[in-house]
This record gives sequence, C-alpha cells and structure tokens, in this order.
Amino acid sequence: MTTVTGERTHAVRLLSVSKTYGSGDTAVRALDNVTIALRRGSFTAVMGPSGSGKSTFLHCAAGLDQPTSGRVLLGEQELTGLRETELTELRRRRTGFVFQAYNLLDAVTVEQNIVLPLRLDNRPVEPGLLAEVVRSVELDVPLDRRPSKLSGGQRQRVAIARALITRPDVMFLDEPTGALDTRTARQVLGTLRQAVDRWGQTALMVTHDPVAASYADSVVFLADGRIAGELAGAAPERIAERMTHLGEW
Ligand SMILES: Nc1ncnc2c1ncn2[C@@H]1O[C@H](COP(=O)(O)OP(=O)(O)OP(=O)(O)O)[C@@H](O)[C@H]1O
Repeated sequence: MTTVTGERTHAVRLLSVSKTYGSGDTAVRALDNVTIALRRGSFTAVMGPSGSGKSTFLHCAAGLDQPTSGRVLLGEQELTGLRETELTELRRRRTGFVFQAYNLLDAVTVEQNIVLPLRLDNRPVEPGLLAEVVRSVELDVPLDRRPSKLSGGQRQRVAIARALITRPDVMFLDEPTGALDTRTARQVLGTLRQAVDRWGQTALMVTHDPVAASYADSVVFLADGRIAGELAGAAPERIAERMTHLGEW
C-alpha cells in the first residue's frame, strides 16, 4: 500500500490529476493538472461554469472514474490502478453519495433505504445509530413509509441519512438541492451543515447555487478543467461575483 504524507489530516487528495475524454482532434481535456487536498472534517463546495469539469472532478475524487494521469488518494489508500471490484468495495465502505435525483429505492421502506449500505456490506446496524442519524438529518416521518410518499425535502434527508450511516471518510454530493424549491433547499442545506459538523464529516459538494455553496467552509472554483481560485467563509454575493468573473454559468 502506498503512503503519502498528509494521510492523517486529509480525507481525499488529488495529485496532478488530468482527465482527457476521446482522442486526437476530438479530445477534451476535462481536468487539467488538478492538485487539491480536502482536510478531514471540512465541507467543500465546487463551482464553475458549465463544462468546467465539476462532474469529472467529483467522479475522479470518488473513484467513479479513473484519471488519465495523476493520483487520487482516499486517506492513505491509492485509488489509481485499483481494479473495478476493489473500487466498488472501497466506495461502498468508505464513501457516501447524495444525488440531485435522490436515487432511493421505492420498493422498500425509508428505514431499509437508510441502512442499505450497511446491509450490502453485511455489517450490523449498531443500536442507536439509525435513530441518531435520523435525528441528525431532522427526518420526522415514520420510518416504515415508502420514499414515494415523501416530499422532495424529506427524500433528500433520507438520502443524506443513507450517506451518513456508514460514517464514510467522505460524503460526495452532486447538486443535492437542484430539484428542491428555494425554501426547502435552504432547510436541507442547514440540516446538512449541522450533520456535517456533528459527525465531523468530510463533504464535497458540486453546486451551481452560490447560496448552497455558502453553507460550505470553502468554495473551489473550476474553469476549463483547472482550479481557478478558492474562497473561504464567503457570503453568497461574493461567491456569485466570483462566478461572474469566470464566465457563463
Ligand atoms: N463521457 C464524456 N465523453 C466526452 N466528453 C465528456 C464526457 N464527460 C464530460 N465531457 C466533457 O468534459 C468537459 C467537462 O465536463 P463536466 O461534465 O465535468 O463539466 P461540468 O462542469 O460538470 O458541467 P455541467 O455544469 O454542465 O454539468 C466538457 O467539455 C464535457 O463536454
């Protein structure tokens, strides 16, 4: 196993990561020599114009996609070069995902959705953990209900609970409030922030919304596949202003 200095303090590191799609005249360099380290317990938002490489960045950091060159480390574990089965197991055990479209299973209850990552891994649900996670995401619906009966905000709370239940090294969120109305989005983001603080959770969130990004500790800006700057503790107006300088979004 390869070890690199920084493994204890950082949950994820990308070292000179580039990703090129296609080849020859049609090649697209979606990520261009990106180096970044996410501190354990930090909440980072990723913003950038359409096509700037946000999804590619998230997918490479999460081991869903392999970089063309460079290295990705999850804690002390090098992801580069792992086989797909190893990556799948690592993702299931050590990462959590929250998507815009919730991706819940409607055939089973809310509770079964939340504990699914533990079940898939044959791990027991520790007594009290389910209740604690449900409380931390402020989910106030009967746990035997089906997700299809819930509102969008409630569904996303279920998805966040499911991502937290394994206490992952990193939680990856892809436009988690993209399908919610403004008011519900704010409520879910407030809950997410509290849950991240309470669990000391490292989180990486791609978003188009400067208000959503302002809930993070810092915002990383991407442009043309490169890191174009970072803002820490900034208000939505300042984040929006930086975005306008980067181009269309
Ligand atoms: N599978 C693929 N094959 C070819 N090109 C791709 C592929 N995925 C992404 N790209 C290209 O790579 C670049 C970065 O795409 P990416 O989806 O990472 O950007 P993004 O910032 O997430 O965009 P958006 O905000 O529109 O979702 C774009 O030019 C895109 O067209």
